[in-house]
Amino acid sequence: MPFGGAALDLVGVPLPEETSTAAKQSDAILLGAIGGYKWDKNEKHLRPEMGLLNIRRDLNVFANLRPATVLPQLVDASTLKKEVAQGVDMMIVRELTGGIYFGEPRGITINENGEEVGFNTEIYAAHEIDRIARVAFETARKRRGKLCSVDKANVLDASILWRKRVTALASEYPDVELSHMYVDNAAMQLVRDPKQFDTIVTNNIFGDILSDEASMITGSIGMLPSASLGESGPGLFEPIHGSAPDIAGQDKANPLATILSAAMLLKYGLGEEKAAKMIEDAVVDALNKGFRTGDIYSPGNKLVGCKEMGEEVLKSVDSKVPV
Ligand SMILES: NC(=O)C1=CN([C@@H]2O[C@H](COP(=O)(O)OP(=O)(O)OC[C@H]3O[C@@H](n4cnc5c(N)ncnc54)[C@H](O)[C@@H]3O)[C@@H](O)[C@H]2O)C=CC1
Ligand SMILES: CC(C)CC(=O)C(=O)O
Ligand SMILES: [Mg+2]
Repeated sequence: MPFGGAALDLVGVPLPEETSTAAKQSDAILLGAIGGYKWDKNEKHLRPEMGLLNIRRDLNVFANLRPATVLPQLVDASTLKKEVAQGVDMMIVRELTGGIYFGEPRGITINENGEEVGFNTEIYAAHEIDRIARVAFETARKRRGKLCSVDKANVLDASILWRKRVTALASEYPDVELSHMYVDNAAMQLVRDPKQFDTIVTNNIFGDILSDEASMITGSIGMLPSASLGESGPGLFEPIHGSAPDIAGQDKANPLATILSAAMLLKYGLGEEKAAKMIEDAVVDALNKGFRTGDIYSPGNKLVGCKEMGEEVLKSVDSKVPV
């Protein structure tokens, strides 16, 4: 279904009614990254990004799971030293439908001195914090039992409430070890010693930023998939990266984040764990054979474009499908 810039060009809005209806009627949604220079100067409501925020809000997919794992094949592609990067395996649980990206009031106005001022509102209701914290505790429980809540409670009121609610819920999860960290320190700790993290829970904007940072530990933003889930209804599955307009049309983009998002769709959206594993294994196969797009290339491997990488993964999936 048309969405983002493609939809703007086709019908003049980033999230057409038919796309919204089809999404709501689906079992799960695979979403291609949106955005690009062409629409950057559009009015706010006519930007591809508004379509993205609106579809997330309409589907109420408040929990965005962003796994960041350093595959052994890609240790050399990490921006960090080998000994720091290898073995990193974390899950960032980002709140996705609240906070400063959605908070009202917002806008650009003229103040009493006649000067333009831009403003946004970081706002979280207790129930929004509780529901994302529960997802994070449950996630940590299924992983290594460690949850780090990232906020800015030394400065922001919304973060003070965030920390209070997360702390209060901890008694319901005695098997999960909860810690708290300020976001500035978290940004630093991620590149100092990423293996200290198992599950991270944080708000919309901090999760957006920290997950892009974490992607470089794994080698590239072109590697990281995500799942956006609500309490009911279809989930939304998309790479964490944007539309990479700087390399558009050059057959350079790494397709693996999107392919791995399809694997997350099968696992979290449809409960098809075997099929999901098949796709994940096919990605590993392609990497084991030495295929690398430019963003994850290291000497000794075979440099391929987006198309060839996709074809290699597909070949491997085909070889695994029982006849
Ligand atoms: N979920 C979405 O659809 C998102 C959309 N955007 C939109 O995308 C557009 C571009 O935003 P940027 O800030 O440049 O972020 P971006 O994630 O598109 O690109 C950042 C950098 O990473 C590289 N990159 C991204 N994906 C890659 C891939 N698969 N393989 C290799 N390299 C890759 C790009 O070439 C660029 O140098 C904007 O319009 C932005 O609003 C940004 C983030 C998320
Ligand atoms: C429009 C933005 C909120 C998209 C983004 O950067 C993201 O979700 O990672
Ligand atoms: Mg982002």
